[in-house]
Amino acid sequence: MDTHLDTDSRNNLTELPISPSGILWQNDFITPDHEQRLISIFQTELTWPERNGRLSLHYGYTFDYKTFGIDPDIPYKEFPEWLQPLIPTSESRPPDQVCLQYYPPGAGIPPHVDSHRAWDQLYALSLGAPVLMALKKGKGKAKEEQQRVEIDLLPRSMMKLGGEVRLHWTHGIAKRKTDTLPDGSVRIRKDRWSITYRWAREGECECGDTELCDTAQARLGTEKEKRSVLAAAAGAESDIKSGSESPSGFQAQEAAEYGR
Ligand SMILES: O=C(O)CCC(=O)C(=O)O
Ligand SMILES: [Fe+2]
Repeated sequence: MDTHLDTDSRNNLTELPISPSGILWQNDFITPDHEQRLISIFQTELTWPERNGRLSLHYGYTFDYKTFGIDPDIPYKEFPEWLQPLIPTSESRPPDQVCLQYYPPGAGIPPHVDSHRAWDQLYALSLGAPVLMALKKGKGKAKEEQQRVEIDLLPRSMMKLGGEVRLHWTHGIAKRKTDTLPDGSVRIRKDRWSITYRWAREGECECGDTELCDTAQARLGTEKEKRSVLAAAAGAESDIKSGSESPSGFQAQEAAEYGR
């Protein structure tokens, strides 16, 4: 495969001039040709889980959907050849965990904040069809205090979620077949892939956000031991119905869907 990307072309993020702050963005992280070659690898060379909805494959350390951190039982997997030229070079080291996800039309990912305890920096590369991502703040608050911003995840764009948006806003993709754009036009969802890169946190998160930070919740003693996720995994209807919140601030049903 032609992988002639120089280091600079992988380190060209600039902050979007919008609120929330902390969204760093790079259009055309790769060329359309390169994107097509990747999609063909995804479609013909990789073995995906056999089920409907969003599908995930992991490289480096494996993401543990019970703890939302690194799965200690699964050995490190080297990054495959196709992935190597897609690794951002803007951090001081390569990511510890990389997740390739396939979203068939209609699939989404529930609003969530990636675990503060486990992870520091987060990046996502979008491939295939565009999709709207919803950023939200203040879920537990009165309607007028809730904030919601949509960003269009364009194919071949690299996004870093840092600072305010990474720590204090959730991100998610609604499960639906179309997206309505700001100009009112309706865009039909098509196949999308994303590559999420996560850097393990060194030291503890000090953000203190007791609504979204699992470290802040643990210090307060309010962390509910990922109860909703465990309950959902065990199929415990009553716990699911009670809607107990997971530490990352989303509910049992959503947690079960995130953990796929
Ligand atoms: O698909 C994306 O762009 C984002 C995925 C995501 O938020 C995650 O895997 O935690
Ligand atoms: Fe995420």
